[in-house]
Amino acid sequence: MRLLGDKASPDGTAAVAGRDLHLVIDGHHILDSVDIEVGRGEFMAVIGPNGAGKTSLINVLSGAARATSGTVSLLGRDVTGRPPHRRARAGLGRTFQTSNLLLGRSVRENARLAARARGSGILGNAALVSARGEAWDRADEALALVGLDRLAGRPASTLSHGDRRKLELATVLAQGSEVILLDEPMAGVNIDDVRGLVDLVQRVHRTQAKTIVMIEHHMNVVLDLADRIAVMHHGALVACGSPEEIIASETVQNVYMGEPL
Ligand SMILES: Nc1ncnc2c1ncn2[C@@H]1O[C@H](COP(=O)(O)OP(=O)(O)OP(=O)(O)O)[C@@H](O)[C@H]1O
Repeated sequence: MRLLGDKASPDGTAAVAGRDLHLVIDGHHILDSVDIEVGRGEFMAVIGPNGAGKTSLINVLSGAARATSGTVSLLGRDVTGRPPHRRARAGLGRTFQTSNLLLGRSVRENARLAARARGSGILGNAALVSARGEAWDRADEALALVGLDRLAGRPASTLSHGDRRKLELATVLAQGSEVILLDEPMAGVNIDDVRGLVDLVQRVHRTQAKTIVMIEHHMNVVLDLADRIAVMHHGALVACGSPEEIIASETVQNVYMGEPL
């Protein structure tokens, strides 16, 4: 199994990496010795059958779940013991399978709150005003990038499902995250809107120089976007390689038991 991406940075530090990750809950091995390393600027898709452990892996990488053992590093720093908000400050953003938008707040407020969440420690008044201005600029830029600037004043609750997914992406961009974990960003999106969302994620990856790790069930989406694909099964990472390698892999065919990928 190949672990290191061609796009690992010249100094050898990965954007995000998990080493020998185990997650055991009530005696169940949810993650079983997972090694994963995503190079800077790389687009990694994580696939696998329902219950394979994909979200659990993202949870451990983002800090939402604490690994039973193993380590997590982010942009060259060990963040294993750090809670999610400190990993966010260190440059890691994520979206959730179930939206965590503040539906009663406007589109703009959602982006601005996310932009300020990254925080800058203890600041004086002048620095606070300047930091707030920068955060608001980042929020406006993120909304423009995902095409929601014209809807900025509307309550998030009035957005279509596809636009809510775009706003979730904008909140992560507004945080200025270098590494973005996306948990099924196309889930529940109308088939007509999927193409636009795929194009948007691709644009974000290419123009913003982000590292993206994306859980996704739609194989056509994965093949369109991913530099590499990691395949999970029963809590283990059973294959990792280029789309061509994964499609040709007998191990992967066995995981899906003959179902078309
Ligand atoms: N907090 C928890 N307590 C107990 N079991 C859990 C917990 N979190 C996850 N699991 C179990 O771990 C396994 C992996 O779950 P996980 O959500 O990571 O899988 P997944 O690959 O993301 O699945 P899906 O594609 O259906 O979202 C499942 O059997 C799930 O029931």
